[in-house]
Amino acid sequence: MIAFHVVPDAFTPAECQALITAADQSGLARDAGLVRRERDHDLRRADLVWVDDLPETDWVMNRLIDLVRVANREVFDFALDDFSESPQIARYGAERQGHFGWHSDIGEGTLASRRKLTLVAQLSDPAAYEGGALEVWYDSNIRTAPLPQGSVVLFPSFALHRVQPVTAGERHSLTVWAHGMPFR
Ligand SMILES: O=C(O)CCC(=O)C(=O)O
Ligand SMILES: [Fe+2]
Repeated sequence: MIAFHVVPDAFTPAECQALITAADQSGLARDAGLVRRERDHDLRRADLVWVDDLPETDWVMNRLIDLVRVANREVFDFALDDFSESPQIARYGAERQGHFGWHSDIGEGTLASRRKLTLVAQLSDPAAYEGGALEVWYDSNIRTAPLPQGSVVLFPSFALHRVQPVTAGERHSLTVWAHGMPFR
């Protein structure tokens, strides 16, 4: 089924904090605004770290696989094959109004065309930032992801979604995609 599915408390606050610290201290963050060799900052302003580049994060992928497996069995029933891309940790900072405009996660590339299910975890305590709401629009309603630290939302990767500008503090999120044969 096509849905916007919430899993509260998918990660503990301590796990979220550990991931934020690991990403921030890795020195690996790069600017996410890269679109067609230009940095399209109107679409996205965020810093990105690939979880696969961080040490000792096997537990993260195992947790994400479990979350996707259960949600897909109970809700979506999509034909999923694998996780072809590393999960990513994004940081949206108020210093440049970090945001991500309306977009679908399905694109033309060999990986992006196989994205079917998107999972986003709220890594930050909502007290750490203002703005930064994740909104998902796949039918006539726009739904907002719950804010609690460690909560997770899953939605079809074709659904339009955006992250509102962060106006104070910083918001971290963890995103992973499950892949399969392109929709047909
Ligand atoms: O950070 C978020 O809440 C959403 C991230 C996202 O949409 C993406 O990476 O494609
Ligand atoms: Fe997205």
